[in-house]
Formats: sequence, C-alpha cells, structure tokens
Amino acid sequence: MKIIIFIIDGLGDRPNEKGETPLKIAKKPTMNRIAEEGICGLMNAIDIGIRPGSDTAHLAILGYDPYKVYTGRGPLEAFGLGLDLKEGDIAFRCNFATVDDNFIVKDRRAGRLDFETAKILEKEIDGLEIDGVKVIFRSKGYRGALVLRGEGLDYMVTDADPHKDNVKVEEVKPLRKEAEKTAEILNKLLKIIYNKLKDHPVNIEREKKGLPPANIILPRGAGIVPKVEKFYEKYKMKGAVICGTALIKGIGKMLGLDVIEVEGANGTPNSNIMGKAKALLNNLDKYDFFLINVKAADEAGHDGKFELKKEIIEKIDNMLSYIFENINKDSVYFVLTGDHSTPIEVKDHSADPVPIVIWGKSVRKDDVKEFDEFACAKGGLHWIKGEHVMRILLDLTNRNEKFGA
Ligand SMILES: O=C(O)[C@H](O)COP(=O)(O)O
Ligand SMILES: [Mg+2]
Repeated sequence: MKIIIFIIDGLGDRPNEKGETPLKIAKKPTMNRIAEEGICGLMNAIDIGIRPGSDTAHLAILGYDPYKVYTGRGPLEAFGLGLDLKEGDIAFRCNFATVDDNFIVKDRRAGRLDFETAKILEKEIDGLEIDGVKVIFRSKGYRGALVLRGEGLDYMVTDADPHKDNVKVEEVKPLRKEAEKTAEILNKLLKIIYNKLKDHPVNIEREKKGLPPANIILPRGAGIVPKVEKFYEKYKMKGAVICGTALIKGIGKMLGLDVIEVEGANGTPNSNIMGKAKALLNNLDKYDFFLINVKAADEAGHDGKFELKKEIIEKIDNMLSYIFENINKDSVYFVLTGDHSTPIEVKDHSADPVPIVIWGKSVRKDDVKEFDEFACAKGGLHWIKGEHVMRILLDLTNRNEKFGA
C-alpha cells in the first residue's frame, strides 16, 4: 500500500463576519467526496496553541520531532535551492525586500518579486566576500537562501527580518559570544547590498513602473547542517516530494527523499499544479510514499486575499479530481490536510487547527460530508497532532511494529 500526504499550505482560516472561511465556501466536490469516503478530524502540526512555520510543521507531519531535529530554516531553503552546505557554513532564508534610506521596510517581499528580476539581482550578491567570509546567494522569486562560508561563524544570531512592514530592519545581534563575528558580517553585508541594489537599473525600471524596488535582502532563520535520520532508514519506504517551493524541496533533500521536479511549479497562484498531479501519477509505481505540497493558498492568506484563497482551493480541488480519477483504494492511502492555518485576518500563520482527512480501504468512515474547518471537527479522528499522521498511516498499511510481546 502506498502513502500520499497532500498538504495545502496555509489551508486553515478563521470565520469572517458571515461565519465563512475560503475553504468552507469554495466549490470543492472532490475534497467533499474524499471527506465523505474517509475519516476526518482537526490537526495541529505541533500542538494546541503552537503557531508553526511551514518548516517545523512539515517535519512534524513527516514524523520528525522539530524540537530535536530542527536547526533553522536557512539550511532547508539552501538545500531546496540546490546549495550544498559544508561543515561550518551558516545558512539563512532571505526575502528580497524594499526599504527606504532609513532602512524602514516598505515591503518585506518587494511586491513578490518576479523570478527573472530576482535572478539578475542575485548576481550582485552571490560571490561577495567580507572580511574573508564568502557570500553565496540563490533566489527563487522574492525568496532566497544566503550562505556565509568562512572561519569563526556561528548560527546563534537574531533575524534581520522584522517580519512586518513599516518598521526598521532589525540589527542582527549575536545570541552568544561565538556569534559576534557572524552578526557583524551580516550587518555590514546588508549595507553593502543596499548600496549595490538601490540604484540598480532593474530597480530604477521597477520604480518607473510603480513597482517596489528589491533593494535589500532580509535574512532570517539562521541554521546549520542538521543531523537527521533519513526517511528510508526510519520507515523503510522509498519516498518522493512534489512541490514548488525551495523549503519543501529542502526538507525532502535533507531526509533523503527524491525531489520530482515539475516545470512551472513555482509556489505562486499560477503554479503548474496540474503538472504536479501528472508527476504524481507518472511516478506512482516508483515510490511507496509521496509528499505533495501546494503553496499558493498560503500566499493568499499572507496577502489577506479571501477571494484569491478560495479560488486557489477550487483550482486544487480540480487537480485532486484528476488524481482521484487515477488512484484506487486497493493501493493508496491518501491524506489531505494543511500544515497550518494562515488566516486572512492575521496575514500570517496561526495555531488554528487545520482539517484533515485520511482516505483509503480500511479507514473507519465517519459521517462528515464536507471538507472544511467546521465539518471535520465532528469526524472520527477528532483532534490529532502532526506526529500522529505517520503513526496512523504505518498502522493502516500494516508497517508498524507491535509495542510489547
Ligand atoms: O511563503 C513563505 O516562504 C513563508 O511561508 C512565508 O514567508 P514570508 O512571510 O517571508 O513570505
Ligand atoms: Mg506553510
């Protein structure tokens, strides 16, 4: 029996004044069919009241304790962007952002910078050297990964990203003595980058078109190469990841999962999600396990766009219809859920639990007929944590060990 975990990033939401969420009012016949044929519930990836990042949430859902294996978002983003890290490297997630001359953040995503412009600006950063420390930088749209390579570096530094607009870029501070040099290098690097990018021709062009210039990067999530048990060692299953964003690819690479690349899968609302569905079906017989992530609903949540989030969910339902025409209960257990909620009113992640449904031959089907935050609360799974997902699936596919004689 194969296992497919399908994660709609940022899926959950909070009811608006009409008591509706984008998921509840989206036209989603296939998601409702899966809920009707499966067993449903609510899930917090980490625990009740814990607001997860996509990184810690995916680790938990894959059965890894983030409190033990998580060493920062940076390395995961770097892996996902094709960078190999060496011992001593410090890696960061970065956003291309827009600041004014006083380093006040005007747009911490530089208008969700396009991929092509990001690649041009990437060349101004990648290859810099400061006080003997090499700077490596890769981008995928407004998102990027920064690696500092040199002597005497340490990942215990604070974020430069203030995580909101209209405040000053944070001065990077060391959290321990060993990190003083790293903090100093980063603060110098941001000033150098700002001076290189603020008058760059692509930014002059962007400002002429009324677009926010991408004139700085905002590092966050400093981390080092994590030591973690590979997925195959842990579960004796050959697995693959299908996704658009570097972070999830990076998690896959860190765990030794194959990353199935899909042309045009880019984590944005016009990502090639049907291409992801085709990639799954074309590779179905090659793997025991798949993790599929669709990112765009999370972006809509971050941008506070209710209608867009609803439309994206409807597009995903269409993608699921295609998948469900081509899989059957005799060979697949399918989990549909989210990694966290990204409520429109919050414009960031929240600890509101997400709906989850497990579909497959021997699940104890419940009375839930719709896939949303309210209906699934009445399902047979009740409430579970991310760490329970793989445990339940290993049991349903008769792969788990008996505890006791
Ligand atoms: O989209 C992502 O990469 C994260 O989920 C949110 O990061 P951001 O707030 O920096 O866009
Ligand atoms: Mg997420």
